[in-house]
Amino acid sequence: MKSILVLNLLSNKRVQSYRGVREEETAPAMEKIEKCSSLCSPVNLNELFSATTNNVTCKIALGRKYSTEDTNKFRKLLTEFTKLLGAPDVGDYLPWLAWLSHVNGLHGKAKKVAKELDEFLDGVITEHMNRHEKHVNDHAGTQGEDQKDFVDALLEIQRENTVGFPLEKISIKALILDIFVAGTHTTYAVLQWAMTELLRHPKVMKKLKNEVRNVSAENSSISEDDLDNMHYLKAVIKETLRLYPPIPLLLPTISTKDVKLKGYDIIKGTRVIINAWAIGRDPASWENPEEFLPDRFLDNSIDLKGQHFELIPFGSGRRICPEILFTIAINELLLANLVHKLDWSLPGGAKEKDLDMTETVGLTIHKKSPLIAVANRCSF
Ligand code: HEM
Repeated sequence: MKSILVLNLLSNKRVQSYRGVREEETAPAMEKIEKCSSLCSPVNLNELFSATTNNVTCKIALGRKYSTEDTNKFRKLLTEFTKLLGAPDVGDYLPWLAWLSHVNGLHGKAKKVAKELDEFLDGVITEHMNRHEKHVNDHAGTQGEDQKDFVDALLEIQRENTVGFPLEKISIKALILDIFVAGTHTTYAVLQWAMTELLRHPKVMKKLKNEVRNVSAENSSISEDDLDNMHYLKAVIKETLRLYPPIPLLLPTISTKDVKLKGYDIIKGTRVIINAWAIGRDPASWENPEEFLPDRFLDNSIDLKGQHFELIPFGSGRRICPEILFTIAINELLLANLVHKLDWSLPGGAKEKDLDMTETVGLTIHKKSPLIAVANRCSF
């Protein structure tokens, strides 16, 4: 299944080809902010980040954006779904207490969300099948690679049985959902925490603004070409991922054989949970681990590719996230554009220390209260 995803949606070539989508979707986000700024009204950055990352994923996976009403409904369902994925089901640990999830409402909620997501995904698949049929009936030949989105690619695999096993409709739905759950909430969590920490640390914000403005002083917006030279921006994103790995407990794995690890015996079949959050804050690896200090990444070679075990927000080894480049590109592009021509402050004269840092619970961790900030066009 992972190889289907990687080959059809997430290959390096494909990720490059999504550059246009990333830049296209950054523009309306910036227009929205400019509008709020001209009306002197604060911006709900949660809403903006969530909508933008969702729109990018919709375009690359489903081929188009949906109406605001449909998108909002889908985003709400995804939020519920990720909350449920991270909710502890006591029966997983104490099987004799599994009945508890029937009475505490967990199963009922899961069933309702699953049904609604299923209906939405059914609609998406039917729409793609109808479009393909029309294409064939119009004798327009096969769709070009660049016209195909992820769902088209999956339906083609299903029709032509190119993976050596039948790809059932239910698997196609699971793969589409996988992309949204894996990609949207994680990506927007990084943006949300990065902006929160920048607002709490004016000196870091200033240093980042100086870098972005120096690299691209002449242009009206930042393009992906500009990002290569923004080393401090990359450090800000790494530091955000160190303190706030969007999936703090990574994904559970099960050992396939008996292993001895640092003196511990892990027997075959043990469910292993890796706490990337605690690893990122371990005083044995990090100086002042609780502090937001992007400069720590300026002269070291620690990267995010799973080779440095003190920083593994994307996991490591065979199961590492296949989409590091894609997600970093969206994060860098949006963050750089946010500080390129705009100065940010908290509404109503609130101070940095007033920011509520409470976290949500769930598979991905977000800031519980929305991040609201005021943007002012800078005067240079
Ligand atoms: C900041 C953003 C992201 C973070 C922190 C993140 C993190 C992770 C982690 C921790 C895993 C599991 C690794 C393991 O088991 O050790 C994972 C897997 C995965 N991620 Fe990401 N991810 C992000 C963005 C994305 C995006 C944007 C996509 C796709 C559009 C994506 C697609 C996937 C997929 C398909 C897998 C499953 C791989 C498998 O089946 O083994 N991720 N990700």
